[in-house]
Amino acid sequence: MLTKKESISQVIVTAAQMREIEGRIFAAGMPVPALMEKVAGLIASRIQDFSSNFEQGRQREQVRILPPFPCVGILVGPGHNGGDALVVARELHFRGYAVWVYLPFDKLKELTSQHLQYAQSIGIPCYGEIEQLPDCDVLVDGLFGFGLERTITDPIASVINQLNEWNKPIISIDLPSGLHTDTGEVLGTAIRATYTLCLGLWKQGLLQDQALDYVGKAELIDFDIPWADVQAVLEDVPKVKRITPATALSTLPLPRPPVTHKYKEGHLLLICGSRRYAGGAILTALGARGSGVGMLSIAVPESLKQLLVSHLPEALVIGCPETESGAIAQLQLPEKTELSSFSAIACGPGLTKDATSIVEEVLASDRPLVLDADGLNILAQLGTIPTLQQRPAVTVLTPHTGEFQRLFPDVADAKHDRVKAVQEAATQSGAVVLLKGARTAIANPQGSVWINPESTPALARGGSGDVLTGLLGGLLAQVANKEIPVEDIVATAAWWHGQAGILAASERTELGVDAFTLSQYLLKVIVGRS
Ligand SMILES: NC(=O)C1=CN([C@@H]2O[C@H](COP(=O)(O)OP(=O)(O)OC[C@H]3O[C@@H](n4cnc5c(N)ncnc54)[C@H](O)[C@@H]3O)[C@@H](O)[C@H]2O)[C@@H](O)CC1
Ligand SMILES: Nc1ncnc2c1ncn2[C@@H]1O[C@H](COP(=O)(O)OP(=O)(O)O)[C@@H](O)[C@H]1O
Ligand SMILES: [K+]
Repeated sequence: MLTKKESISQVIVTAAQMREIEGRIFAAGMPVPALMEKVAGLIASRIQDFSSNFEQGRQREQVRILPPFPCVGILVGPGHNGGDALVVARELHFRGYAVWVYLPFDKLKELTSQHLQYAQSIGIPCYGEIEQLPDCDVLVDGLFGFGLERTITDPIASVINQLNEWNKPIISIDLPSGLHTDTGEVLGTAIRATYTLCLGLWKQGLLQDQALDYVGKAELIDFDIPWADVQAVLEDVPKVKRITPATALSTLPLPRPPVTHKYKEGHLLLICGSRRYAGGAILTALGARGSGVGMLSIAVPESLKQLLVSHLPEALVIGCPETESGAIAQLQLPEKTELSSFSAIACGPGLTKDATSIVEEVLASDRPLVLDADGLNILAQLGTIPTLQQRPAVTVLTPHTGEFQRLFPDVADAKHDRVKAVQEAATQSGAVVLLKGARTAIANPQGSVWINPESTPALARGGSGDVLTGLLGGLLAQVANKEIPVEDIVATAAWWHGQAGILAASERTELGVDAFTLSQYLLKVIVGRS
């Protein structure tokens, strides 16, 4: 059972949904100015944290990015994002900070206008020209929040570009001004934030790959939105959720029942590798090993058998007849073994496109199936995506953006709105689709989406994806008979993989996370946490 705080931290909303949720709070009697005071007070305190020394006993992570009592430049827009910024200016002023306001708009929303008037009355200097702003230690960006509705043009666009060039730390309120709240697209230009303090609920745009260069480090400022209002607004729409440690850890097949045996803990069949791509098979198998799966069988071309045995002595390695090019020509399973004897199948890494008949065979099986890499390329060539709907078991497709575009050429650009793209692909194919990227997104055919909110560019390295395929296959095999939604298992695999990358990078730098090393860090992620 998740706490309310954990539930809130999972929710991802669009601008329209956020507006509706806020609307309910105001309709219930919460005065708009009171909420602005509350929210901006929390932001001011957080900014104070950034410039104060570590205080013992504080629960929150302390991030010292500023000198004590820095000079703060506050960028104020015409709407309530600007209103928040003015309240922050006032609070920091009273707490002893030197504060300057830059406000390049004549027409302001009423509440914002009132806060401006008061800020001026207490002696906070307010300027309309960026050149008038003195040299500040930090900028607070309250130009636009989720109310930005059109492309930013000059003169504001030039000002934003200029501010970015100053290379000062920038703390954005709600989201970096200029980003589309839902897609994360840059609308003309955008503030490059060092830190984004997202208000109330996570905005979808902050979790889209194209926004990441602008978002910096992001955190949620929880201002006690009633859970009933969130539920009321999101009730009938497919949910878009952030994967959190609590949800990921809760789907792990732990603890094991005391009385069990290896086949009860899942039997995964991996089908991978070719003479040309031998390493991919090893990495996939190491990912599967990391999942803790009870029994691992690996079908590879005959010429790779010894290699695999030497790396994974615990696995049952099946050497298969091979084509002239060194791909698997035919699945030659041991006697009395059929595809239906396995709990799950993962197929694809390193196969080459010559293994077409193998992919056809696994697609015709009745087992949960993960297709990756060449498995996906062959599926795209076969043109049989529509038949996935008829498979008696779940199919999981794990494309990167290039494979995604080959598989789903008619789905709108996967670079533009990855959430929408992965939703459409899953609905169209009837498969669970995992779209790889900096913020991997997973959708089920009903349109529900999980986004992995943390990862590391250390994973942008050949072979990382193979480790994920093995890990995912192994997890699927272990929970095949349990009533856990498949997309939840897929999300757990993505989270686990990303966390292993983060942990490895923290100990070895972003250059030290080769795929083999990554596989060795899987276990460290869960030790002591589950
Ligand atoms: N009610 C409150 O006090 C609360 C305020 N919040 C803050 O309010 C923000 C949303 O406020 P608003 O709805 O007022 O929206 P914004 O402050 O994000 O911006 C809307 C204003 O910008 C103008 N605008 C939009 N696009 C423009 C463009 N391209 N060029 C020039 N002007 C443009 C609009 O005409 C409008 O005046 C949130 O992001 C958050 O910061 C909430 O987070 C918390 C509750
Ligand atoms: N910039 C990044 N930030 C976080 N994760 C990334 C980044 N780039 C790639 N990854 C992750 O690394 C993995 C790469 O997989 P893939 O593209 O299939 O590579 P390969 O086929 O070489 O194994 C995916 O899980 C992806 O999400
Ligand atoms: K902002």
